[in-house]
Amino acid sequence: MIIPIASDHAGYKAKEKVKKMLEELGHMPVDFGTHSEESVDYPDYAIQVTEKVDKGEHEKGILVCGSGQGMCMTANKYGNVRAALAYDQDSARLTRQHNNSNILCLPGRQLTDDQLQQIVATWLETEFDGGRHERRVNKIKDLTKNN
Ligand SMILES: O=C(CO)[C@H](O)[C@H](O)[C@H](O)COP(=O)(O)O
Repeated sequence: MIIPIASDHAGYKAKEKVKKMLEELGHMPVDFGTHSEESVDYPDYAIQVTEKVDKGEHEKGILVCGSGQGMCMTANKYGNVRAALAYDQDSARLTRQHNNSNILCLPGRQLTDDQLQQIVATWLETEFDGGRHERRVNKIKDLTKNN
């Protein structure tokens, strides 16, 4: 799968590691920056990945910042996006099974390499459960139409 990925300065190091992990898992990361630890503003990088997923150009994307929170808030401004902060294997699994998340937001400053690996692999390999969860996800989507 082609997977757009971006970070701010605080997520840069983790992003570089995640890119390698994606390649090892057989995916093709497309890097939208940032390309160093020089301070930047996370929304400028979040939107580049989010627009691709929102328009349906790519099924899934990954965003990394210091805490993962700012990337997540930015991405969730887009109507077709369900961005989720994952901080361990369970949160990564559940947000695919129950929320059908299509953007993974990672707290780059808070995770070890092993945790990053587990979260990314789990999020990519876990399918949406559908059923009652589909009804709930559709209710989130309806909010974008009505507000
Ligand atoms: O976590 C973040 C936003 O949710 C960012 O990555 C930054 O780390 C955070 O805002 C702190 O920014 P700083 O300029 O590196 O102090």
